[in-house]
Amino acid sequence: MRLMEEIARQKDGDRDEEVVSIGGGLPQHVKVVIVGYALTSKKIKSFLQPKLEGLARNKGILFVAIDQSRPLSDQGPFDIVLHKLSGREWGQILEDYRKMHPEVTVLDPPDAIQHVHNRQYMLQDVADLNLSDAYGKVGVPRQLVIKKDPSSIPDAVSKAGLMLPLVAKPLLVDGSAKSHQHSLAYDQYSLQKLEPPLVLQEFVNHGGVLFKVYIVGEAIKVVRRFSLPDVSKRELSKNAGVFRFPRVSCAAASADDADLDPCVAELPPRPLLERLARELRRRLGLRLFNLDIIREHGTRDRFYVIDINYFPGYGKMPEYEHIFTDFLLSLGQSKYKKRC
Ligand SMILES: O=P(O)(O)O[C@@H]1[C@@H](OP(=O)(O)O)[C@H](OP(=O)(O)O)[C@H](O)[C@H](OP(=O)(O)O)[C@H]1OP(=O)(O)O
Ligand SMILES: Nc1ncnc2c1ncn2[C@@H]1O[C@H](COP(=O)(O)OP(=O)(O)O)[C@@H](O)[C@H]1O
Ligand SMILES: [Mg+2]
Ligand SMILES: [Mg+2]
Repeated sequence: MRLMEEIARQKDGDRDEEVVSIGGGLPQHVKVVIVGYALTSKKIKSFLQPKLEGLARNKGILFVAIDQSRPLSDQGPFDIVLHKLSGREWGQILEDYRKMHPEVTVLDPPDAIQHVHNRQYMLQDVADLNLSDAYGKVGVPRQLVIKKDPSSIPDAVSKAGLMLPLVAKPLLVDGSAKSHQHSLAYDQYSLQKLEPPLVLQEFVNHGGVLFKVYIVGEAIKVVRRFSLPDVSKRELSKNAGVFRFPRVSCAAASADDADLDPCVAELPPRPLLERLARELRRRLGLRLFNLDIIREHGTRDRFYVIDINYFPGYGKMPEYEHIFTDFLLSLGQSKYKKRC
């Protein structure tokens, strides 16, 4: 704590060549990057692990908890603000802070985050991008938004020409467990049992494996996770009803070491992901997010983005400590460059 206070005090003066003693070792000449964070206790536990904090300290990055009971401008000064908290009030506090402190990098802007918290808009940029090149094609499943009146759903579904089965997802992603409670609907009449507001999305067979594409600034990391199994035509014709399904693609369902059909397991081509990530970073205005991507079963290069998450569970991303600290440093450095 002393170290933080000392650095924060020094930040008022010229801090381009601060002398800090790290881990009790010899003083090193480093440019210290102060990262204020406002995260839930769950996120602090999964993200701010001792290994990350230790590595960060060695690279001259300090994480400082933001005290939500005090004005943000009275704290710091910060170089970077890292946040994931829900609520309009907090979003407004950050917006005001961003206006007053353009020199601080707020990761990420609240309005850009809000955009991916609504499944009606979340995938729009992927659809607009309509990415197709020699490495493959990336689209989004067809979907329909139902705001109210569940009795209107069967008609709305047939008018829109959506094919069964359908995945029903709560419209808003607000950090609650409820916003991840989805259902799989085998027949359109049972959809009346669902509670709007929701999104109905065509289920795409993908061999039971999905790819989590983590993005941290310019860096990309892909892992495999188990997902819902395919639904055959036979199964579809034999079953009716809507079935709730729990979170299938959590970390416990890592499929990286499983013995999988190579056609299903093969990661999406790197150049395709790089193009997709670059475009989405720009269009979404986000630097910290992940994409859930599936490959249509039976194809080699037909991909669908089904979900985008802001500041996901990076603690489960291999080598996240190095990737994240390098990213924070690069932000700090580009700021110094701008100043010179
Ligand atoms: O809890 P975790 O570590 O599984 O992380 C969740 C993410 O899991 P993932 O990293 O994709 O495996 C999770 O991703 P999915 O939606 O499950 O694909 C969300 O990002 C979730 O945040 P929120 O509830 O949508 O605000 C994330 O929850 P928070 O940690 O941000 O609360
Ligand atoms: N259109 C779809 N086709 C096939 N499977 C899907 C589709 N949408 C979602 N899923 C499955 O449901 C899971 C949860 O859906 P997702 O959109 O990722 O919501 P969440 O934000 O709760 O993670 C996915 O990880 C995947 O296993
Ligand atoms: Mg998901
Ligand atoms: Mg999600």
